[in-house]
Amino acid sequence: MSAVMATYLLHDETDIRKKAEGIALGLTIGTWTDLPALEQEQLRKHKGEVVAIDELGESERVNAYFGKRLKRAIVKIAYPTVNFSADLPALLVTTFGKLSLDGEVRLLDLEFPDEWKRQFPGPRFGIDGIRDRVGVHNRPLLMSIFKGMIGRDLAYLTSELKKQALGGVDLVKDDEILFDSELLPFEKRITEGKAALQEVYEQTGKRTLYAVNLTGKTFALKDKAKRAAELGADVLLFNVFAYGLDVLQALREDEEIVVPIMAHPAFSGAVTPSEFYGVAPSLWLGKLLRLAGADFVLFPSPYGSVALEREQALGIARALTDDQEPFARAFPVPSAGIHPGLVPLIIRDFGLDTIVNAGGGIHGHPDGAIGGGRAFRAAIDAVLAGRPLREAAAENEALQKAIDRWGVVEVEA
Ligand SMILES: CSCCC(=O)C(=O)COP(=O)(O)O
Ligand SMILES: [Mg+2]
Repeated sequence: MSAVMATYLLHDETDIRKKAEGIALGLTIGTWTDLPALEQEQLRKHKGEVVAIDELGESERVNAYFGKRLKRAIVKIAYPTVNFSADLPALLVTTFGKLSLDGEVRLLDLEFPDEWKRQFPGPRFGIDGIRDRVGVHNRPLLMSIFKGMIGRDLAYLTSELKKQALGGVDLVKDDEILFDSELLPFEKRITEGKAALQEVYEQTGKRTLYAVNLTGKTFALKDKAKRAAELGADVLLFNVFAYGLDVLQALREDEEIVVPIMAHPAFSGAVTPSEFYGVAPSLWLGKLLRLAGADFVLFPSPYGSVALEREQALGIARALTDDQEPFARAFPVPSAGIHPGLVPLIIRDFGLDTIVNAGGGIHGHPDGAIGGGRAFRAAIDAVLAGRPLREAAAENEALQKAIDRWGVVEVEA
């Protein structure tokens, strides 16, 4: 029988097996033991099954009403795929719809049968396709985030874009809080942004891509994205969790929108952080975003201002790049609070197939965005050459200034 396997962490004061059986039946056929044998036979292939229960003992957590310590367990339940259509809303409602409201239960993972998974697109470009587009194959990519654009005009945007590109970054992305305005209309950001980047290319020979924020009402997104594709947009930034995973998938699957999609984690903090509730980051920001078709995924790094635990951040990156999956690999982009002194840690933890991404760490450089980009590129080169950043900084003024400003975290070779 083809089934999706869901893994949950349960905290409950009652019998965990009883609770698990209640979930498996409640989210599939409702009742079982009371059914006549004939009906049991007819419904057997639809019945959810508790496949494993791993009791973890009592938690520190106490029931709010009765003051009793809660039991903890990891529970695996198999849901027959015959019960739901092959789309993400149906998957989520089956495995964690009403259940997400039913006490202290956290969805840790979903495992899919191969033939079911193959009904999803995965990234159109993935790491290899993006590397081809930027023409960089031998190092982590460097991305800069536009900061301070609200209230500015196109002349300011293009001049800031050029500075970031002159610093040597591979990509520049809109900040996720930049929406269309009279001063900065979507289409003009694409066309004038492209022209500015073309000028830098002619001057330096370095290509930089621009990820424009695709925003607006859900049902207008596809037309807007098609227009972006016609205008030659390099990348679409997308606040996927404000819209829904299925909207991302719809954009990915449209053959008139052949543009890489960069998923931003805005709003995912409403779902992932609790130890007791919500969805594990490796599933929410990793496996499901890749399944739905994101080419890049931003997520909080373990080091910065809005940090995720290291193991959780690594779990997201593994889910995006695991080569056992039948999908292209998506680029992990650990973000927030990144500065050049963290590059050794980023490369140690995430390897070469990652994107070093910074806003304040680029624009806050004493020499501005040009200095910021140069400092990051020098830091990446130093790590790849096996050199400590402090040593490389002695020959690179931009890196030295960055280290003086933010410090450095060297790691063992
Ligand atoms: C929490 S991951 C997204 C990071 C982000 O959107 C951002 O603007 C980071 O900016 P920073 O100045 O911290 O590099
Ligand atoms: Mg941002």
